[in-house]
Amino acid sequence: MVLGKKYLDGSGAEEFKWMLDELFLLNGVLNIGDSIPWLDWMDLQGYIKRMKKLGKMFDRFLEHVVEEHNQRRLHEGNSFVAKDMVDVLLQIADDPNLEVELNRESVKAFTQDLIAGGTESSAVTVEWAISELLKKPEVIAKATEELDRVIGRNRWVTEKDMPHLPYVDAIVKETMRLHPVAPMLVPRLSRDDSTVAGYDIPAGTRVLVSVWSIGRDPELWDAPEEFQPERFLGSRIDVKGQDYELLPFGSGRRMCPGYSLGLKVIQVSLANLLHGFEWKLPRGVTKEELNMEEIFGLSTPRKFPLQAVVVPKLPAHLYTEAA
Ligand code: HEM
Repeated sequence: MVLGKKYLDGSGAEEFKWMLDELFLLNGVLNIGDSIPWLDWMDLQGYIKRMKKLGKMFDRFLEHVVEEHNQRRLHEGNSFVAKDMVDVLLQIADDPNLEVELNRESVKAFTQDLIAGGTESSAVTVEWAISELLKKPEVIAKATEELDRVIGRNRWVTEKDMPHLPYVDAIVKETMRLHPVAPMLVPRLSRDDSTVAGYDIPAGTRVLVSVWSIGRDPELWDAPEEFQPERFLGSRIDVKGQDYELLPFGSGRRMCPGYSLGLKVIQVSLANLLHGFEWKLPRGVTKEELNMEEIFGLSTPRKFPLQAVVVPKLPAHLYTEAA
């Protein structure tokens, strides 16, 4: 959707995955020099050096992307039709009457935002969902019952089916409660002096909202550490930024602009992974042994990638058609 084609295969894809992981990690770390400015020049943790290296790598990739897109526009002249987000951004950048100018750097920055926001987030959430389910076979059984009843075993799940799959929807919400992709949201700066829950917050304070802690707060949730999708069945709580107990996409003006797309991608991918395959842990690993440690950065992926065994359970032709 963003770039219009697959830019990276093989080792390039590995490197790109590394770049995204590094981007998320470095965006979430606490850099000592930010809090104690006179120590900044020493770059004690080495984060600034890593960020500069990463910035150069991303820029090389994005320059290549923008260049290719510009070439197509030049080549196709008046018959050019925008096919992807980079095309659209470059077209907008051409407009001389924009209130806020969009230059090449901004196009590259937006593109990086869209790639980062649109890939890691959904993948991390689906990986956590499957991890939680592998620890709770009874939840997989309930989801399977719902999918068999509503979809049947002769087709894949589509976006239109989602309103009829409340249990799968509850699994997604429960996963986002325990494993919000952005545990501290994006930092805010308070505009005015204010008081929140008895704490004075002067104007200009950098404010972090820990949705990770809110999602596990025993005052808000019964058995907060337990993975229980049932808590969302018949509940009014949603992920759209209105219910402050559950804010996986943030809230307000800077809420995730991709939430509707991201939510659909997660719901439909998870539903199909559960519908199309039986899921098991590798031989010799018990559900109690499955490691659930997370890396705490701008996002919270699994510390150790999930390893699982899948067995297809739908008619064989559906898999070849899907491919
Ligand atoms: C699937 C799951 C996704 C999750 C859980 C997620 C989560 C978030 C969160 C928590 C924020 C910060 C909101 C705040 O601080 O209030 C955010 C911002 C953002 N997201 Fe997402 N996101 C997802 C998908 C996407 C997709 C698909 C895109 C784009 C295609 C996207 C693009 C962005 C952008 C550009 C921002 C920055 C917005 C700003 O600062 O104004 N996200 N996202």
